[in-house]
Amino acid sequence: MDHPKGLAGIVVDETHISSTKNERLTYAGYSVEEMAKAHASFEEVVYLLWKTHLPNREELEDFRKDLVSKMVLPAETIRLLLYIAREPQHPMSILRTTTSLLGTTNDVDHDEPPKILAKMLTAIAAIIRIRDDKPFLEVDPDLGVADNFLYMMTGKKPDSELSQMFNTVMILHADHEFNASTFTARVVASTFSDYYSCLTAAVCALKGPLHGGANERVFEMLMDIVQGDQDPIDFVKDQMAQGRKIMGFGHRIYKHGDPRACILKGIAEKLAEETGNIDLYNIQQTLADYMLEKTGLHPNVDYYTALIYHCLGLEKETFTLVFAACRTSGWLAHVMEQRREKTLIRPNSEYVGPTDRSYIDDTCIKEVL
Ligand SMILES: CC(=O)SCCNC(=O)CCNC(=O)[C@H](O)C(C)(C)COP(=O)(O)OP(=O)(O)OC[C@H]1O[C@@H](n2cnc3c(N)ncnc32)[C@H](O)[C@@H]1OP(=O)(O)O
Ligand SMILES: O=C([O-])CC(=O)C(=O)O
Repeated sequence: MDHPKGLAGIVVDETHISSTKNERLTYAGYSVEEMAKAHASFEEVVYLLWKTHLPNREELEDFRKDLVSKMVLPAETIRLLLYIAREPQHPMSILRTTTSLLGTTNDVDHDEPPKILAKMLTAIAAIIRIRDDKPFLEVDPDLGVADNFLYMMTGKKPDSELSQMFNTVMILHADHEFNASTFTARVVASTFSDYYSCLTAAVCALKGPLHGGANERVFEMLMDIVQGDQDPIDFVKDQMAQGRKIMGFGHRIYKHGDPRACILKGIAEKLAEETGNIDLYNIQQTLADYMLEKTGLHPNVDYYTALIYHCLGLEKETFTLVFAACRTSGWLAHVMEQRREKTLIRPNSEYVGPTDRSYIDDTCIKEVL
C-alpha cells in the first residue's frame, strides 16, 4: 500500500485555531492579511488563538497588562540563564535547554499559559542579549508585549512605525495549524505531559532547516553571494545542480505562494531602505524572480524575515529564536486544545521488513544456547 510521505495531505484531526484551507491563512476564521493590514497587535492575536474569539477593549488591555507583568523572570532563572546562554552551542540548542529549565524553576502556577508565554519571550530576549555581551533589560510596563520583546532584544524602544511592523511580523508567525513543531507539541500534549515538555519538543522540531531553521540559512546564502562576489542566479543554479534545496523557498501547503511572504516582503523592503540594506533586498528579489520562473517555487515565511531580523540588528544565529518566540503562542493554543481532547496520538505504521526469521538459527551466540 502506498502511504503519502511525511503525512502530506493527511488530515489527522480537527482544530478551531487556524486554517490554511485553499492556501488562505486564517486564525479562528479571521484572515491574517486583514489583521496585518488593520495593524492587529500581537496580544490581540494571542487572545484570539487561545480563546477563538476577539477580546473587547477592556479584556485586551487586561490581557496585555497581565502578559507584560508576567514577563519578569525570577532572579534564579536569570542567574541560570547567564550561565547557560554563554555556552558555545547554537542559540536554538540553548533555547531547547532554557525551555526545559523554565519548567523546572521553583515558580508557582507554572502550568499557566500567559506566564509560560511571557517567560519564554523574556528568556529568548535574554539569551540574545547575553550572547551579545549586553546587559539584561527589564520589562517596561508601558510598552506592549511585542514592543517589550523587541526592546529587550535590541535595547531600543521602537517608534510607532517599527512597532506596527514588528507586531505584524509576530502575528504572521503566531500559528500555522498542524506544522511540524506544532504537531510535535500536540503529540507530547496528547500523553498529558506538561506544557514545558510540549514546548521543549516543539523547539527541537522548529530548529531544523526544513522548518524554522530556514531563516538563518537564507541569510547565510545572501552572505555567501555577497562575500563571494557571486552572481545570485549563478549561485542558486550551482546549488540546485548539486542537488541542494534553496532555503526560504517552497512550502508543504502553499504551492501558489505563502500569503505571509507578500506582507513580509513589504516590511523587509522598508527596513532595508532605512538601514542601508537595499542591496540585500535586491538580491532577494532577483532570486525570488528566478526561482519562480525556473522552478515555480515561491518564497515562504522564512525568506524575507531573514532580512528583517538582520535590519533589526540581530545575528543570524538568533533568527529562529525570534520565530520560536512568536510561535510559542500558537504552540500553547494547540497544547490547550489537545489537552481538552483527551485522546492519545498514536498512529500505525506498516511493517515492511523481513518476517518469520528464526533467532535461534541466526544468533551469533548460538553455541552458548
Ligand atoms: C516555517 C516553515 O517551516 S516554511 C519552510 C521552511 N523550509 C525551507 O525553506 C527549506 C526549503 N524548502 C523545502 O525543503 C521544501 O519546500 C519544504 C520541506 C518546505 C516543503 O517540502 P514538501 O512539501 O515536502 O515538498 P518537496 O520537498 O517534496 O518538494 C517538491 C519538489 O520541489 C523541490 N523543492 C522544494 N523546495 C525546494 C527548494 N527550496 N529548493 C529547491 N527545490 C525545492 C523538491 O526537491 C521536489 O522536487 P522533486 O519533485 O523533483 O523531488
Ligand atoms: O506549516 C508549515 O509546514 C511550516 C510552518 O510552520 C509555517 O509555514 O509557518
